[in-house]
Amino acid sequence: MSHFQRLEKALKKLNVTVNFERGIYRLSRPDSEATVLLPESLPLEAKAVKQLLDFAAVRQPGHEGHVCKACATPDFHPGSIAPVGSVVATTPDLVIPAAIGTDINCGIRLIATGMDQAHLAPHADACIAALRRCLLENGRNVPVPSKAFHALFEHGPEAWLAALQREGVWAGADFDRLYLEMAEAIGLDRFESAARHAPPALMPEREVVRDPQLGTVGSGNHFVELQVVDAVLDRHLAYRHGLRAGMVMVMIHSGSRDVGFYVGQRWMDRARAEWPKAVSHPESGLYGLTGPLATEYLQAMGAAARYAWANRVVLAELVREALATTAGCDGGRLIVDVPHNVVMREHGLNIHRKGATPAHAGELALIPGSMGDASYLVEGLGNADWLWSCSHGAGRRLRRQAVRASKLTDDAPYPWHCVTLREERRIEEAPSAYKPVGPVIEAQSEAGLIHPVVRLRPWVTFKA
Ligand SMILES: Nc1nc2c(ncn2[C@@H]2O[C@H](COP(=O)(O)O)[C@@H](O)[C@H]2O)c(=O)[nH]1
Ligand SMILES: [Mn+2]
Ligand SMILES: [Mn+2]
Repeated sequence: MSHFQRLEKALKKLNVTVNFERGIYRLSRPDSEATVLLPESLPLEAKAVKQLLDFAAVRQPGHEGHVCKACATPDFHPGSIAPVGSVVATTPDLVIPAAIGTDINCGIRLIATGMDQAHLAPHADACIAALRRCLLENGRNVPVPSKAFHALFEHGPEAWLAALQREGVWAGADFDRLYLEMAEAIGLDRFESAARHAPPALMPEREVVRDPQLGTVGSGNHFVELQVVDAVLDRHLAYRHGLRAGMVMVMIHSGSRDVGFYVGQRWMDRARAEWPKAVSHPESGLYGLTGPLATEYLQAMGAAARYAWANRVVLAELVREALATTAGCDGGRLIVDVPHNVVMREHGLNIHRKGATPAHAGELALIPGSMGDASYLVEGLGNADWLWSCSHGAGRRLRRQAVRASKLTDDAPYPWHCVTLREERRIEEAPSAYKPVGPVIEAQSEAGLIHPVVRLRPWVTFKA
């Protein structure tokens, strides 16, 4: 039996009909429909299909808000509640907290060091030791005065940076650059206008933030990676962004840590609690929010998202400091910082992305592969059929449990190298646990979602 026949059989049991043509799965169930962009060579799991169709079917009793469209990019695979690689558009009066999960504004930041690998290589050992200390061994020095913390939640990133300056934190940092870079990231902030400030009551209590995880990578799939520009795929765009073959780049993948978890979990619980008593609960266990509660959720989500941006800004500062002291690298330049777990107001809709990246026309996006595969800087083409999105990575092929059982490793003498304090990470995060990124990029280029700019090869990956 072919893979497609097996899938068709599994989906039939779920009452789902499937049609596959030219890399696109069209899926329908009596209560919902969705499309998935996925090349034939990559697996499609029935569990992920069910999760996506469950989201597409969310309705709020007595309310007109509804899902307008649900689709998925080639990194599609099952997630906890929402599938990874999914994009769900709802009318502006409906939000579904579970559709983006708890790592609000998990995202990826790319920095160009300006240095070539040949120049950095003699300093590599010192550089790796310094990065290991600050990223993995808790050797970071990131004081987080609570005044700055609350300024970030209530008034936004500029107030956060101003409070840091007032409190004398990071006296040596280049604050002008930090303001600019934060503004650049927030330029992507297409939150509904009410979501720009969060009243204190919506945010975590002081005890949750007493030992803040600001400036920490997070475990598992999150990473900080030194990469090298391996191939320039669009000369003009690469030149415009100051990139050339051989240049060392820093890719940071991290999210909103304990703050996002608090906000995401609290609002998923709240959405469930608000379900009308007289109506039986949906079998999927998925709940939306409407009216003032939806606005409050968006406010809290916006503040958690700003926390994630601040987290990636702090991580980038730590890396810059390590590169400057060990290799004399001055500054480094932000190329782009893209979110992949967030609700944004775009084209008059609430676009929920879980493990998917905005890819509007002319916007840069990032598609990492794995610690042993290429990553790509791409330009979005603004494809409305795919809700102005692209994949946020290659996507997992094997779940952690399955990888542990299969004992995949990266022990061979590869040109890339993983630095971690937990040996199990090498197995769980082995490149073969992920889909090959090549077909993921090709499928999206052919379908008109993205245009690749440069290909990056991994050099040293730090995983907590
Ligand atoms: N370049 C690297 N890419 C990696 C690594 N580990 C995972 N990945 C890719 O990133 C996305 C992130 O997925 P998320 O669902 O955890 O947000 C994943 O799909 C992989 O393709 C790595 O160490 N280096
Ligand atoms: Mn994350
Ligand atoms: Mn992520």
